[in-house]
This record gives sequence, structure tokens and C-alpha cells, in this order.
Amino acid sequence: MQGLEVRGLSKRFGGLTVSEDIDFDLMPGDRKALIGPNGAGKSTFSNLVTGILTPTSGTIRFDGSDIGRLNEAQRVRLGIAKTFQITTLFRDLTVRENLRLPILERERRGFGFIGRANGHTAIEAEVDDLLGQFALGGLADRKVADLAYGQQRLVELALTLALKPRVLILDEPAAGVPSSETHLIVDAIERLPEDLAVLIIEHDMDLVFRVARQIVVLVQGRILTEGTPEDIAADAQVRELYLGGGHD
Ligand SMILES: Nc1ncnc2c1ncn2[C@@H]1O[C@H](COP(=O)(O)OP(=O)(O)OP(=O)(O)O)[C@@H](O)[C@H]1O
Repeated sequence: MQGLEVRGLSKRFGGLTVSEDIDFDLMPGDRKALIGPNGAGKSTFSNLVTGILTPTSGTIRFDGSDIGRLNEAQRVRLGIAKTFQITTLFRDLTVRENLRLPILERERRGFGFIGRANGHTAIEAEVDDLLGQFALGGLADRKVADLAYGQQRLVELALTLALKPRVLILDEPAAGVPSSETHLIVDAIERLPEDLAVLIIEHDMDLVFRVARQIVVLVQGRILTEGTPEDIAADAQVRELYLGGGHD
């Protein structure tokens, strides 16, 4: 079976159960959002999937293989990536210079084009592709520090895509982005490769309802319900618990 299969996943910190018996699938092409109130366990779940945290019990399989014992770097190598955080961008380097770094890193560990006669050209072509995909072409030679916050978040996304992930976890992609710039993030998510499996953890419900095709609602570490955006918007329990009774 292709994709991510989580079964019976639980995480306890001492006496506190933060994830409880979570079953979750993420398949190629999925656009799934994980929502829930503060402290519901969304970040913990993402950290369990990426290997930052070790589960107390349960299994995580990727393409049918148990990856529960792999560390974060090993999971990235398999193609499970979480977006870079702005703090990892080199602010004094240009967008183009930043984008070269993950490509070089990826190629160093594989049998890629470094060392080939046309290696440099191949890297620049890939950087140009990423710049085009994220509408960053006009900003290629600007320092990251000089970009608007929303644009910096696009650079993060482009950097993560340079790793050629198969599963992409977007952890609050719109956090801190002014509402006048959230369309940049929405557009970028809509332009992600169709076969990528995408999990979006986000508080901005407008963004969630625009990009997600499936929504999973987490409350106190457990999945309360899941369904299409229409199902979730109409769910009385969700409206009461999380949406404050009114998302249209
Ligand atoms: N390392 C830790 N040790 C102890 N408790 C933790 C640890 N990490 C998280 N928690 C607790 O686990 C619960 C869930 O936290 P988590 O950050 O996963 O929630 P969240 O849904 O991502 O919240 P938010 O929306 O505010 O980011 C919280 O009660 C938090 O205090």
C-alpha cells in the first residue's frame, strides 16, 4: 500500500495523554487538514509522524514498511518532509542562493548530477523551476531578509519541495502571514505537485476550507470526526467545539 498509514498511535507525557489511539491515512494526492483547538495535539501528531517524537504505542507505516523506529533524517530521506521554518532560511542570502542549498544537500546523498559536466546547469534549471512554481521569479536575486513575510514563507515551501518529498506536512503555513498575503500561500498550495500527499495543520479556517479536500478534527488527542469540508462545516459538534458555531 502506498502512502502513510497510522494505526492506534498514542503519546503520553508522564500522566498526560496527548495523542490517543489515532488512526490516520495520507495517500498520494491527498489534501488533508488537521484542525482542533489549542492543545488538541496537532503538533504532537506531526512530530510523531516526522520522527521528532517517539510514540508510546501504535504503528506508522510508509509504503507498507514500518518506519516507527526511523529518526527524522531517515524519514526525510524516504520522502516525509515538514516545511522549513523561517528561522532556517539564510536571511542574508538571496532567494536563488537559498534554493540551491537543499538541492545540493539532496544530491550529495543520492546519485544525482553533482560532479557531472552539466551539474551546475542542472541545479540552476531546477532552481528556476522552483522559482516559477512558487511565482518567486521576480524575487530571485533579492535577499530573503528584504522580502515580505508571506513571501519568506513561500521560500520555505520552495526549499522543502526541493527535497522532492512524497509526503509534505505544512505546519501552520499561514501563521504570522498578514491576511493581505494569505492568497500567496493558498496559491502555492494549489500549485503543489498533484501526486504529493499533503497534510496541512492550520488555525486559519478560511485557508483550510479553501485548500483541504478532507478535514480531520482532533480534540484532546483523539479524532473527533473527519470528512469533507462540507461535512465538517455542517457538523454540529464541530461547530460548537471549534468553529464557535459559525463557519459558512
Ligand atoms: N514535550 C512535552 N512535554 C509535556 N507536555 C507536552 C509536550 N509537548 C506538548 N505537550 C502538551 O501536549 C498537549 C498538546 O500539545 P500540542 O502542541 O501537540 O497541541 P496543538 O494542537 O499543536 O496546540 P496549538 O494549536 O496550540 O499549537 C498540550 O497540553 C501540551 O502542553
